[in-house]
Amino acid sequence: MKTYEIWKEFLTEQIHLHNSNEEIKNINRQLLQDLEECAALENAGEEIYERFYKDIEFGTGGLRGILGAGTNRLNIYTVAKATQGIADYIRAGEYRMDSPLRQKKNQAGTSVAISYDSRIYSEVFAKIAAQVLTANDIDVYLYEELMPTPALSFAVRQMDCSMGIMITASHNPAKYNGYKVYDDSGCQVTLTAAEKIFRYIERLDIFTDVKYSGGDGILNMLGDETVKNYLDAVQAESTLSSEEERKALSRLSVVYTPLNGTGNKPVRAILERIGVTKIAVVKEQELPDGHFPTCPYPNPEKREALELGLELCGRLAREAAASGQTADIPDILLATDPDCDRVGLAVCESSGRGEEGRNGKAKESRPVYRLLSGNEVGVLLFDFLIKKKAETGLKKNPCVITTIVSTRMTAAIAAKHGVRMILTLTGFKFIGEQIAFLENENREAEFLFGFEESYGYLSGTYVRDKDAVNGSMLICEMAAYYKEKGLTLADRLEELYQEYGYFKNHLIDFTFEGSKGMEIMNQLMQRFREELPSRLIGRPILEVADYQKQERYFLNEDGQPSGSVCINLPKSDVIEVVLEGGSSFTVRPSGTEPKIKIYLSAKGNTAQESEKVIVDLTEELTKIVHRK
Ligand SMILES: O=P(O)(O)OC[C@H]1O[C@H](O)[C@H](O)[C@@H](O)[C@@H]1O
Repeated sequence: MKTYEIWKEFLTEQIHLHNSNEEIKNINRQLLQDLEECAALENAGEEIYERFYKDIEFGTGGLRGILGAGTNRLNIYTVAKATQGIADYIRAGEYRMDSPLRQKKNQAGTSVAISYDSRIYSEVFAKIAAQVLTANDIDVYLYEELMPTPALSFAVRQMDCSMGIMITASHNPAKYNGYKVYDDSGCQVTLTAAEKIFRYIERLDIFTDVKYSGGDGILNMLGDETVKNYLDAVQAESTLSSEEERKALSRLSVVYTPLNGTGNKPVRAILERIGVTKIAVVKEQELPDGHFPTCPYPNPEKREALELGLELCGRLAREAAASGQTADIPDILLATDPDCDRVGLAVCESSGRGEEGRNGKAKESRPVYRLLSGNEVGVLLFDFLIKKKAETGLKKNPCVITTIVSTRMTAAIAAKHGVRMILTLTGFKFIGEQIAFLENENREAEFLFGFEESYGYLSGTYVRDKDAVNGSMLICEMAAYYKEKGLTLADRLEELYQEYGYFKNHLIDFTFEGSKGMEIMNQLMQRFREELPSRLIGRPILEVADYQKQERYFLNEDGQPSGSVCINLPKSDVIEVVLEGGSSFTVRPSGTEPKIKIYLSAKGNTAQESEKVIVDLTEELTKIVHRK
């Protein structure tokens, strides 16, 4: 309650300051109003507690929180305080010690690149961050307009910056915003750096310890040239090797939605560059809008996010069929999230063009679009890149990097083609970090592909975070390549399943908001650690990996321990359970949303067999979660 009063007093003072600008005054008015409204609520005590019981924390993707007044909320003050912490961390030279790069950059001074997405207050937060940094004698490179997360990673590398900041809450709902922090390799800071930065931030007083003016830092704007360089770097990863392949792209029909985020310009630009000419954009979701009016949860993992895109596909397909222009029926739908690091995909399974399907039967006449999961797109792209880059000799000693919660099918494909596989904890930052380790050994050219199940893909080392501009380009090239062979991406996926087995994955998640939610999630993790039955879906549990203890335990069929091995990854609150037959599930609290996530994985000889395991596991695990 005390902190609440201090905030109210401070905000009131700020509103009456003579020299502050109108925009900031207005923001202060809104924050004050927010606090007053909160005090008028029936559950005021609880609301106020939620806002002030802790400082907003660093999770999987930096700071992420609900917009509003309070220390546990995202607002100009929590952003400024975080930035002051980062400035102190930089000025103490810590960023050099924590850099994953062995060959330290020889920078003349210190500098930070900043970008922001279309979210509410993103631009304001970016400017505040720039102001605090320059006040602390740190130069800033700020994009002139909103730009995707991968473009920020690119700017850090291109401008030789000490660090980077991206203002975004990625795919979270509109009420959220966030703050991703990058190291000098262009990768999101990993555990040690994140912890240290948090300590630098924690010791500051939010109102008295932040510098807003008086420093020598220079504010530089990043414009067309940097954007062009970024797009050149993306395009350098194109798989096109002949004029025919380029022509094939002009025959591909694409529907695209940037979901009111940052993707609109760069994704369209890259598709145009590689030769995609038939591209229809979902009008309602074309322009940046942080309220996401047609899509409250702009996450391409969710079907609702693709709904308008699917509607447009259906409409264009019907119009094309009716006018006899069946070549214009959309082949694929792409959807990028607000900061354009994730891309979702739906493919036309049966186009209504009246052609025969692969099995010789005539395809349905109504166009049907199928949503592919992040794992499915990941294995398709991995297989495609092997074909285009590894098998052609363009990539020597290739390596793929993926995470412990992503599909096990990657291992099967990698083994068959002699591709080295590196497994990391959840989060693309760990994939980016591995690329830096390759770079330290002058082996970054070996990096073929990195992906995670949460719709993140990257080929190329020009950035160190997932890149939906790169992903969109590769998906189009792959779709056009198979289209010329008479296959849809769904057909190609089926071929892969037939070759490697039906690996099916499914994610179930359970939301628990606020401080109480945190407690429940801790209890649930405890339950999965200590109270699992010896059998699930009628199969004995044969392995339990506790990543917090960095140990994998083996059990015999009677549930008795039969040995263990160490897990060679940093500690993490993750439990993985493997059943007889190889099906498994992994439980962890999300680091970006108030959720427990359970990743299910099954491998069967037929799609039905795997799907049954997924359905049965979903049912049993849901019961365990809901058990009182
Ligand atoms: O499961 P979470 O901790 O919420 O993280 C899910 C994903 O969130 C963001 O998109 C990160 O950039 C990813 O690297 C991460 O995998």
